[in-house]
Amino acid sequence: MIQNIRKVALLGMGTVGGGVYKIIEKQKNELIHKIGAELEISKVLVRNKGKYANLIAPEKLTDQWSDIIEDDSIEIVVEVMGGIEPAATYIKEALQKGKHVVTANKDLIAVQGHELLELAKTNHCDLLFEAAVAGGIPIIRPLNQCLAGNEITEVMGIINGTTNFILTKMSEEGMDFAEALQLATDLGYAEADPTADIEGHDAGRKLAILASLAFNSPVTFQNVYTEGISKISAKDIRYAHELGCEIKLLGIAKNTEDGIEVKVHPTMIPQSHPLAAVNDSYNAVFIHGDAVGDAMFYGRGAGELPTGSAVVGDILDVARNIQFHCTGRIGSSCYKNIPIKDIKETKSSYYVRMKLEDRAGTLAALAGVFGSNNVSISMLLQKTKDEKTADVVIVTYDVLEKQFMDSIIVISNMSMVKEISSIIRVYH
Ligand SMILES: NC(=O)C1=CN([C@@H]2O[C@H](COP(=O)(O)OP(=O)(O)OC[C@H]3O[C@@H](n4cnc5c(N)ncnc54)[C@H](OP(=O)(O)O)[C@@H]3O)[C@@H](O)[C@H]2O)C=CC1
Ligand SMILES: N[C@@H](CC=O)C(=O)O
Ligand code: NA
Repeated sequence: MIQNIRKVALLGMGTVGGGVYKIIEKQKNELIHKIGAELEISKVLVRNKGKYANLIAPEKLTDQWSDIIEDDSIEIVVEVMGGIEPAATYIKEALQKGKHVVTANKDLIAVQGHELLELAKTNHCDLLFEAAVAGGIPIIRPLNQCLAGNEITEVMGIINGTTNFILTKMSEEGMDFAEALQLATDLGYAEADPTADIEGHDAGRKLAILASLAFNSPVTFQNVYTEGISKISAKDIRYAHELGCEIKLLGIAKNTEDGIEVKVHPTMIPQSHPLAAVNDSYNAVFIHGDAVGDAMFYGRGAGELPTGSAVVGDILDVARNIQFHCTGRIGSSCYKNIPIKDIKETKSSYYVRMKLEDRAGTLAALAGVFGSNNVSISMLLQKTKDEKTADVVIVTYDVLEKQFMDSIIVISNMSMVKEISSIIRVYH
């Protein structure tokens, strides 16, 4: 007779919820050996029950939160609905009633994570969110546990599968942006509103979570500079290849002696760098710690089963903690309060593509403006476009954002400059 049955409520049965359901069903006979108990999904909360009638037994399916919060036999609530509300309210009520929570909701954790973790600890509950960052890749547990003995100074990588998929299709197959986005959406990678992916906001939320855990200091989504990929053109991808680079949407967090830098933006990466080969929905996260040195985590950052894998891993962790009476061990690890640097105070190398009047003195005038702002040019490419104008690409050495942008303001007002077509930071 099975003595231990851990009852789970699943909030949401979409891409991720469906993956969780499939994995638990498939692992049914293994779980008793893995966690010393049986796992039962006893309730599934959705908005539109009709949509799931042929997927979930009617007695499990509900559109009423009260069916879950008032059921004391349910010990673990798995939130995979998305959005801030009602997810935040449901999670708080669950924790206050002593129910443990697993979530994939980076929108919520990126703005209320510290408060929710403190609430979980007060109620001796687990609040786990491995799936919230980099999907199926274990990165939260390594930061919270495996690498806790390190002073981590940098976390950077590709942490959005949708945009990585789009850039890969554009770069390798010449696919246009809209077609690649539609494909990513059909594959279940994109957020409910794909603008979050495209404009870098999803990666920004994940980077805020990573930076908070890595540097033990609160970083919220509002602190992160975000720039998306909607302005990246096929021409930029072509010029990047000529420069021996790939264009990727990178999240970069650094703990420097004068504060934390957190920024998400399209980046030109040398094709020799491991991140240049991270394609499709794959993610990769680099960590630098004083003891471990460089470590890289790689895997699928989005999708039904890869994300479901991370959620189920958390559920099994909670089930073990319940079994061995050690829940609520890990609250918020943000015991510092490090200042966040403004993007203007950060340094980068810049690729800038301009359309110029093709006449004598133009390049000298440009070089003069950069020189007067101490912006040193490392490379210049000129592609004649027609008899009057030319495409000119300039790559700078590392320089303060403020110095570079001051130059761009002057250049954009010069008569021989017809257009500043794109600016992309370059990672060395
Ligand atoms: N897709 C991915 O690859 C990844 C997603 N995530 C995160 O996982 C979460 C879920 O994403 P995903 O599965 O793609 O989203 P989907 O849109 O595919 O699914 C959302 C599910 O939640 C249900 N739902 C939404 N709002 C409510 C509500 N107010 N009450 C009850 N049910 C509700 C929906 O029900 P109905 O259909 O009836 O409206 C649907 O079943 C999000 O936080 C997302 O950011 C994290 C990592 C990867
Ligand atoms: N939309 C997200 C889903 C996983 O977090 C992404 O594309 O990475
Ligand atoms: Na993860």
